[in-house]
Amino acid sequence: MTPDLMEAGVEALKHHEELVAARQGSGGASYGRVVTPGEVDVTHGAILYLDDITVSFDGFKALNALNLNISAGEMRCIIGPNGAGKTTMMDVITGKTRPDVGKAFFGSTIDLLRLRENEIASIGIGRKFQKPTVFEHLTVFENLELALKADRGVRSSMFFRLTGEQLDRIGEILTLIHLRPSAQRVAGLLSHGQKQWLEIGMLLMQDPKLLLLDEPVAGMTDEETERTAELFLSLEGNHSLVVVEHDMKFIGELTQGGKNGKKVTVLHEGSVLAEGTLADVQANEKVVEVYLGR
Ligand SMILES: Nc1ncnc2c1ncn2[C@@H]1O[C@H](COP(=O)(O)OP(=O)(O)OP(=O)(O)O)[C@@H](O)[C@H]1O
Repeated sequence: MTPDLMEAGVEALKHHEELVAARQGSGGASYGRVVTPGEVDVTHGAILYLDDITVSFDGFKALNALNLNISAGEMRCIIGPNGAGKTTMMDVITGKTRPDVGKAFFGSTIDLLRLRENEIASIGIGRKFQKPTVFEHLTVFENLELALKADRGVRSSMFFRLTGEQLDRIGEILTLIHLRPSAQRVAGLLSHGQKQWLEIGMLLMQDPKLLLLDEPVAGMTDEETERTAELFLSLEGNHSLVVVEHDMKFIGELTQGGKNGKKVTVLHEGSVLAEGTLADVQANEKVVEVYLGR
């Protein structure tokens, strides 16, 4: 989460609530029911539904009739060659880029194409960009505290009552991201991998239902990469994760070698080229030709 998104979160949420209220008041049918922050309807099993999404840049189709379904609690790895459309797909989900055509739903009721970028961040979709964006001059603890305070306006009446719980939550996140011993360290002094974990921790403070992670282990040491895999595996189930990565060893760790039925999606030229277990896609000749064999 970037600082500007965090700061704009409260304002965006207010706007979103007004939007929902206005639509209900006018009998609008855009939402099937009241959508409260952090709540997403996954009764049909899907947390994310992209249907026939096309994005063109000057006639070039960065996404070409892309379909993608992610189940609640699922960890989905997305691979594909440079220019396949992975970043553009994340941009569509987070409202940064609008598709020419297609549908994008968060759960079964929230039409992402009707929401602004800040609103999407507020309703439970967290995005981690490749480069860490932590507050370098603040301590690890203060960074997490700040991420929590982005929520303060929303629950201002509850804030002080919940301070003890919030402190516990910060403690839990510190343990989860392996930074408890570094809580009072200035973030600028952390290693690259630790900064990535801190940013993931900041996202987790907002308890997102869906986490989009763009090349999270790029530049990490082997040990940091393994610990990141452990972290993601511990989040699976409570959160849905979409992980874009080129590091096949890491994908192997996340999918436990493809032996547990977890799906990997291969994007190529803006569409899904193949989808299946890691073993399936590694054995797919088309995938080997355009990506893995290179
Ligand atoms: N704003 C833009 N204007 C024009 N073309 C763009 C724009 N954004 C992306 N593209 C093009 O769309 C295609 C898909 O780009 P995208 O960044 O989504 O791919 P990617 O799979 O994320 O690649 P990488 O693995 O290199 O990050 C590329 O050919 C890229 O040059």
